[in-house]
Amino acid sequence: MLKVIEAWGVDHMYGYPGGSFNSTMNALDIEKERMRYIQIRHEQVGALAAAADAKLTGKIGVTFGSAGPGATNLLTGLYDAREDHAPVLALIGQVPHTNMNYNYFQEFDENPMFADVAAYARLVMTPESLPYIVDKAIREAYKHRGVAVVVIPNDFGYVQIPDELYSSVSPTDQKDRPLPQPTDLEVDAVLEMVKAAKRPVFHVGRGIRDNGAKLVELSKKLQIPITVTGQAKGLIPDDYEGNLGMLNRASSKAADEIFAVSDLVIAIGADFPFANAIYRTHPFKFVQVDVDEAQFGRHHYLDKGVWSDAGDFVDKMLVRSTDAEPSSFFQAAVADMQNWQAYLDHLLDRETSPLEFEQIYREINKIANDDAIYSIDVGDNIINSFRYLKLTPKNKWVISALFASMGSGVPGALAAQLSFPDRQVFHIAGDGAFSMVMQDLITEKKYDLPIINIITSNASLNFIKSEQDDIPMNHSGIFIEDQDFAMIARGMGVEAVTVRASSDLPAAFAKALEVTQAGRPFLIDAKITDKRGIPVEELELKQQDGTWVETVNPSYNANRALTHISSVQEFFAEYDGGELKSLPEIFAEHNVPTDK
Ligand SMILES: CC(=O)OP(=O)(O)O
Repeated sequence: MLKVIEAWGVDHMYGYPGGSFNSTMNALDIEKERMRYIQIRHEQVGALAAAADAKLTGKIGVTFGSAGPGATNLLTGLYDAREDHAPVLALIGQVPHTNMNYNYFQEFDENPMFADVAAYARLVMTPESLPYIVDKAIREAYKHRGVAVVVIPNDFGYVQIPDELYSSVSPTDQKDRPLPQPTDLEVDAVLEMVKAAKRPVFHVGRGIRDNGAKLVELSKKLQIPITVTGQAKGLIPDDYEGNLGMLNRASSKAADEIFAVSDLVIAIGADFPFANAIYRTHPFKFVQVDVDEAQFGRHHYLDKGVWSDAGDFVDKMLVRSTDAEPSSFFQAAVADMQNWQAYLDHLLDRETSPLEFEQIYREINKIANDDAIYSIDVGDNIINSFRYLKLTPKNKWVISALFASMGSGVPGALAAQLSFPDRQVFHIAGDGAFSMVMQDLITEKKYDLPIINIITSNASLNFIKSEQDDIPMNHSGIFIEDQDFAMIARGMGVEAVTVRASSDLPAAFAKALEVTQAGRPFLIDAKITDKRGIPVEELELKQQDGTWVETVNPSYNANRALTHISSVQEFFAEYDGGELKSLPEIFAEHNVPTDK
């Protein structure tokens, strides 16, 4: 079985031993020169790390757990893999087959539990079939870009079977999966819709893969601004003027505003989890380009569906289109983004004591190598990283995007550093998320993984606090005890500092560089305030008497006893955004026609 897994190019797997997995532990010891066993301290971390391996490399990640709790602990990570379409193989221990179905210690019928999360889940019935079943499981995980589970009765791992390498080579292994192609007719129809539109916008997902440069060319050629889903962050260079960034809560002001006034949205390879809330409330025409024919119509009713690979669609659009006239709408979108970027830069440039979160990003951007990898845990750090991390297609980053599992940051960083040992790895997590997996800081130490861990610690589940503010309701259950994470790290043998003011950051990051360049992990416990970043999703744009009017969502005021916000200018000022301009102002400056 291990030789089959090795033949698929896997060189490490994550897990924690248990009695029912000892035969495979024995095999791992025999194979230790070729297969590195990474001893994590909780199976959830192993499963999340395997998922992160797959997200970062495109290759299958492998994890294991023993029978009973070892198996159930894997589930969160396996769901994370399924939701983010990451191929993962989970090996599950089972009691010896002679004890199965007797309610033996730690025994339970494991397959039903995995039936939902796994595209393929099998109990091995004979020792001889084990290599084949594992090979088949890997094929199924790749085919479905999901989870495959193989349950192995412990005694089978001690049986001698013929010592012949199970052949993993098949005609499909070296080929890319054929992808659906757009037709000339489909592309011409989309180009007609673009011509008829006044305010077209691209919404692009990770389906664009490495075709970001081509999309930039198309955006310039057709004068269409680009908005992206979270997972496409970095695939289009952040410094392209027409890249407005993300929609919704994690968004830039420009992306939310421009999307809100669009009359044609062309979604390309975009699996947008908030579509039902965000898309459906806007009355635009909608083109969806997707490789998955089952996704059409999920986001919005379709004016045009194009079953196609994203890159091939962009290629054909480039070939069959002519240059559009310079567009005042496009220029206004660019100006809106520049105004937003200037606001972010202004916040980055301040010095703060007590520390606020922006200055941490300023320091990261300063010391990060241009091919650094980021593992970002769930919470405010996702919004802040999307807004403040400067990324290019050379960088890599990993999050628990759709399952949004708190505690994915440490496992993501382990995966990043193990899969890319020569690259700089940052791990950014809130205190709530980190404390769910912090035992595995010791795994960074055990394997000398030089990860820069940054814990943004404010004794608050701040992402949820903002949600409670917006509902509105009293704060409930969101304040957590402050902890001395630097001391905890030192207790695990990881060097660490605590930072309380922005003036402490340069020295802390210099120390982080010194320690990690010497091959050891480092932790910065950054005690930040519970300040909220500007919630631009509270802005609303409406057509009124032939012009655009921008207001703040009335429910924004509901939880405020004293400071009622009555205008967008007051709203901007509340977040130190005195220089921010409303979209109607920017439209006026660029003479954007206001008619529908
Ligand atoms: C989930 C959550 O609220 O995390 P954070 O405090 O890091 O925003």
